[in-house]
Amino acid sequence: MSSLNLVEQSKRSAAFAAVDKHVGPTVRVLGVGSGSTVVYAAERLVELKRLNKLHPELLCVPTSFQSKQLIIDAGLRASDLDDLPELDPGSFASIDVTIDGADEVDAELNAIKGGGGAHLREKLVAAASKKLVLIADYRKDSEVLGEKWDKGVPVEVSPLAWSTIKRQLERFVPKSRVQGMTAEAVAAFEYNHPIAVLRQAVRKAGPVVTDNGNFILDVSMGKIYDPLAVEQLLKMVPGVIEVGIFSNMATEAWFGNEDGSITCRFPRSEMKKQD
Ligand SMILES: O=C[C@H](O)[C@H](O)[C@H](O)COP(=O)(O)O
Repeated sequence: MSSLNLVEQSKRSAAFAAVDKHVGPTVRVLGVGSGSTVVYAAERLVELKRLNKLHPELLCVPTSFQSKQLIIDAGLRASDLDDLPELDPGSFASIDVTIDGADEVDAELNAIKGGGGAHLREKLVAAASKKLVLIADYRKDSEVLGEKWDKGVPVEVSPLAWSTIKRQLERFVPKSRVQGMTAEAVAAFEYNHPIAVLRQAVRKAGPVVTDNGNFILDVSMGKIYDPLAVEQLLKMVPGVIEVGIFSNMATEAWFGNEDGSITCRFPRSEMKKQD
């Protein structure tokens, strides 16, 4: 019997299934996400490499310091986002597929990411990928963002003015105070008064400093009914570098379930189109 607990086992099953489906000998460039679930994806890549089932010149694009170490420890080749050519002429994409974790995933596969502070590079890599495949355990499978993840939306901000940005995020966003806010945006999230908390480091006094030298504000706003509107709203605040809402980016999500089974989900609207 496995020594892993249920949650870890479900992360591992989801990661293995997603890697097996998406990373074969024809995949030349792979985006490697960050976090504890991606560790299992790296474990599977090591196994596939041993079995000669990977492209002989596979390039892996890291999304954080941690992710780069995973790639190196797996004996794979790390590459920079800027070193990659376009995959197909005229296409924006330079990465075949990216496999990444998530803090919460809704019915449309919009996601909250950045629980580990890596969302800036993760979003850059996701935006350069043909496919973004999310892997997660059952605790992160939601109908609406904010239903299960209660630590707020991670927002990477410039340390130059973090407290001003914090006040703006708390005051700018409140529905009643935003002039010209559309009815759709007013209905985009639950709380009237979001709260932004500067993320503190553990075993070091002071704030978390990201791989990019910035701070993180975790912005709690309850349930997020319109992720795209909220993402855009937060991003408008000067000094906000990246928002941990990934709207309309993921193409597929794999969840390990409590009973040991695995669920693969696609955006609900895509499923309806195929009906
Ligand atoms: O910043 C961290 C990343 O967005 C992670 O992918 C996300 O927090 C999920 O991490 P974990 O797999 O550890 O739950």
